[in-house]
Amino acid sequence: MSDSETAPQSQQGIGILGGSFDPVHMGHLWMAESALEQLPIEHVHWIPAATSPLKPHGPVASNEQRLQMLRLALSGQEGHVIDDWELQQDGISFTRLTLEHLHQRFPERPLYLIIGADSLASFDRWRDPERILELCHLAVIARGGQAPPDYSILDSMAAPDRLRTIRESQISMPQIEISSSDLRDRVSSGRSIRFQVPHPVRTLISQEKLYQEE
Ligand SMILES: Nc1ncnc2c1ncn2[C@@H]1O[C@H](COP(=O)(O)OP(=O)(O)OP(=O)(O)O)[C@@H](O)[C@H]1O
Ligand SMILES: O=C(O)c1ccc[n+]([C@@H]2O[C@H](COP(=O)([O-])O)[C@@H](O)[C@H]2O)c1
Repeated sequence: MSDSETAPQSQQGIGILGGSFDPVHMGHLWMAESALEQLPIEHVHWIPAATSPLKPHGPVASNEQRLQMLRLALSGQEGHVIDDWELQQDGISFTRLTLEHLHQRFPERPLYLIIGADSLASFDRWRDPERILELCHLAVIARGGQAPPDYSILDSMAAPDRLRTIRESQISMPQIEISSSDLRDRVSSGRSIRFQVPHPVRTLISQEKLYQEE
């Protein structure tokens, strides 16, 4: 059973934070908490991808290790739910399929897809972006070290009123320049990742000797 099956039911919105989480870091945690605070949602569903479509080489850590890091980061934190649906499907994780699944499961509840500015910048390369915009509200977060969100990429994909709502749904948060790829580099070159990931996640990375090879 996925952790999300224990989530209470209501008509409130559901936030969706998909990612490789290889590893989960403080940037992810701040974005999910900011979304919970600013969007009309009851939970954030954290959905680790089996293989993200634009990262076909796949994650470095195993599915079980990435799930375990999420559990260590989120254990006991109200409002944050881990949903392993994409891991159970395996293969390439297309967000449209995940949203169709959540829409079937929670037909009355608005879905809010939470993404960073770098994900918005690649949105025209996602599969079925127009359908994604029909299935959910998009909520974008600026990202440290990246250009500010450029919504013009969506111009041909949805009606102007829909695009206006997406711009207005931008989540504000102090920009955090942490990325999983930089953390993997840091581990492989013996530098510190302290305070950039939750302490138990850092312990697991060290115990399992994760990310030590380039
Ligand atoms: N520091 C951050 N600030 C804002 N958004 C972020 C941040 N880190 C990740 N995100 C967003 O979280 C989502 C999942 O990110 P992902 O798990 O791929 O982590 P990542 O740090 O981008 O990984 P990598 O460096 O390996 O590409 C994406 O939409 C990404 O834009
Ligand atoms: O559906 C797509 O085509 C698609 C393309 C790129 C990324 N995504 C999703 O966006 C989330 C973040 O992806 P990434 O590559 O930054 O780890 C993750 O849930 C991916 O499955 C989805």
